[in-house]
Amino acid sequence: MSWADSITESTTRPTRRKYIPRHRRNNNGVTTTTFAKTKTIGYSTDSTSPGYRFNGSGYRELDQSDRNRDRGHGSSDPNPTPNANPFDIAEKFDNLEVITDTHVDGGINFDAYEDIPVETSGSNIPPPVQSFAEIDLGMPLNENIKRCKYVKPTPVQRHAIPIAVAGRDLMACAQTGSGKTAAFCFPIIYGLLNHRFSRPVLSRGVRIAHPLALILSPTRELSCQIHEEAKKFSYQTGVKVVVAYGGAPMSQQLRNLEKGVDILVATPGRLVDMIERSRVSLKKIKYLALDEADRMLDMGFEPQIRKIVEQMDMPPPGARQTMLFSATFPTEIQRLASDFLSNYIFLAVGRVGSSTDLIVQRVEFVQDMDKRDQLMNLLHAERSNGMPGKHLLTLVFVETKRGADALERLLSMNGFPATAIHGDKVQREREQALRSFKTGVTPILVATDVAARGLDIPHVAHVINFDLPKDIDNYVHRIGRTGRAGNTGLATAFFSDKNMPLAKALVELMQEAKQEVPPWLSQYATTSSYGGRRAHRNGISKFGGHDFRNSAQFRGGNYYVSSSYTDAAAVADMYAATASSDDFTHSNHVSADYFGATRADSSATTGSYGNNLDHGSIFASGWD
Ligand SMILES: Nc1ncnc2c1ncn2[C@@H]1O[C@H](COP(=O)(O)OP(=O)(O)OP(=O)(O)O)[C@@H](O)[C@H]1O
Repeated sequence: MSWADSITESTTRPTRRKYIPRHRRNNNGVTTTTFAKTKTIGYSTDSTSPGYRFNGSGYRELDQSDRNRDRGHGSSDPNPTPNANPFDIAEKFDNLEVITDTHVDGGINFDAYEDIPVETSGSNIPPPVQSFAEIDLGMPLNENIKRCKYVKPTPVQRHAIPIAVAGRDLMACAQTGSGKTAAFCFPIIYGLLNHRFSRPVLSRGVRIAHPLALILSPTRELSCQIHEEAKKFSYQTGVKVVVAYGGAPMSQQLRNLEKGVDILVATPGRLVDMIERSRVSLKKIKYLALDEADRMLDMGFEPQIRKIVEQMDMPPPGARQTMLFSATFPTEIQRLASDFLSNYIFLAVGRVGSSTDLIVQRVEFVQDMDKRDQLMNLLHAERSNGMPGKHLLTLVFVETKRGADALERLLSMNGFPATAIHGDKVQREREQALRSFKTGVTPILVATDVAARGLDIPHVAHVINFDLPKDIDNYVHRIGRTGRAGNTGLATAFFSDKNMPLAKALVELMQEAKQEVPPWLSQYATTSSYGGRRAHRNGISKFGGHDFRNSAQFRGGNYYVSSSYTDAAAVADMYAATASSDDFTHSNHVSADYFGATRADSSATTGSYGNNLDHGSIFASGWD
């Protein structure tokens, strides 16, 4: 019997603890207060302010018809608020207690951005910029950048935005939490301001949506997050953003599409469904962005993406602009991805697939049977060493869905309020789990790989790999849920005999991120022949950190490689200026679902290391 099976079902939940956002804490020691709901936070959200739209020679004030387009359209909310302001997040923190803590936000580490190598390759590469003003994205977008309190572009934005604004195809790789979402959203919105907005086409009584831009992401919750971000960035521009994902009623999503859509954010399965029902046409697509692009082109998923990109009515490479983004980009996937691109520029900020120095990585040797005790020890030690009133979030990754439920129960029974998210939970439960975690009601989230990629949850201070993934790239994405946007984070991994195959890749990753590698792990690495997926894919023990076109068979083309280093002082300024703003930059609407993969093998229930894996990868049979 696995430990997961040995845990009793009955659980008494401890009293709910509440998380207090930074902007509602006062700075004088630790106090507890209850706040009434406020309408707006931080800066003017005046819905009567005019807004602007590009009309060919400059920006004009939005008229009523433009504004009507902004009225709640595109929201997954079945009853969207008219003229909803995406920057108004007051409700997110309703009824929270305020626990003040002067030290909670002190973890910003500017030094981590010094000397980060940047590699660009391709022909005629537009130079990077130092500021948003240098790119001149236009008044409406600049206003929204200010509202987000983005003072300076992050390193990936400094390089990627000028490339994309110049109309070039791009394959970009940058570390987790480094601002890739804005790096592809800003150029798309900027480009759309110069186009006529899209109207649905009526055919045999049915309205067919014709989006101008398509952003694909692998999971429902990530699509929702990108949708919320894109709505903020396009606020009062007239650009309309709609989301479509599986697991939610299609009827409401279709109604939103019928009202007009410029940017469609979608998961692939739902999109294919809508195209096949002739409710969406990709004929007018000018911009295509794939977030988590390596996952989208991973084994099992590639055919779906090829179907959307190559076999529907989407314009071919060259006639559309294509941007691929991820923190990891194995060579094989780069090769596949190049089919979708035309004369593209490759950009790597930091080594491809590297983890950020902002995350302190620890690896402990723990046999499977001892993991529960070790987790308890860790959490107890954290609680007793922690500062009073410090309510930071902890994300615990496990391998199986059953293991996630069992661990949630164990933690709750032992006085650690926890919730779990995995592919066997229905949408409402997953949505509730994420909300409860984000708001700090349950500051521990036990998750399978459904939560490994892309999710931008503020205040995740610790990621614990209770079960390590089999793939080093997954490890990079998992630990990347902490240490985001200049904040530091901690990642602890429990390494057991089973994880031998990962040892080599793990040691290389840790060394590259200047982490302390335990001698026993180095020992394992030298005896292990297999270095994890990345080394395996590349056929070399050193991580592939480059444009695959620079390999021997591609050399001699008309592209070149240049390297530069980011201006650490500029980046430090940026984060200093935005240090207190991240409550404005996150989506409140994160709901959970995961593509069919997570349910494909859900009938197996063999415990922590059984078959009920939840990694939505090669076992996938379908998409959301
Ligand atoms: N220029 C900026 N200034 C300040 N904060 C920024 C800036 N750009 C992005 N951010 C913030 O940084 C955080 C991380 O951004 P984002 O989620 O886009 O990262 P990512 O690179 O896509 O991460 P992942 O690889 O995990 O998907 C977000 O909270 C975002 O609002």
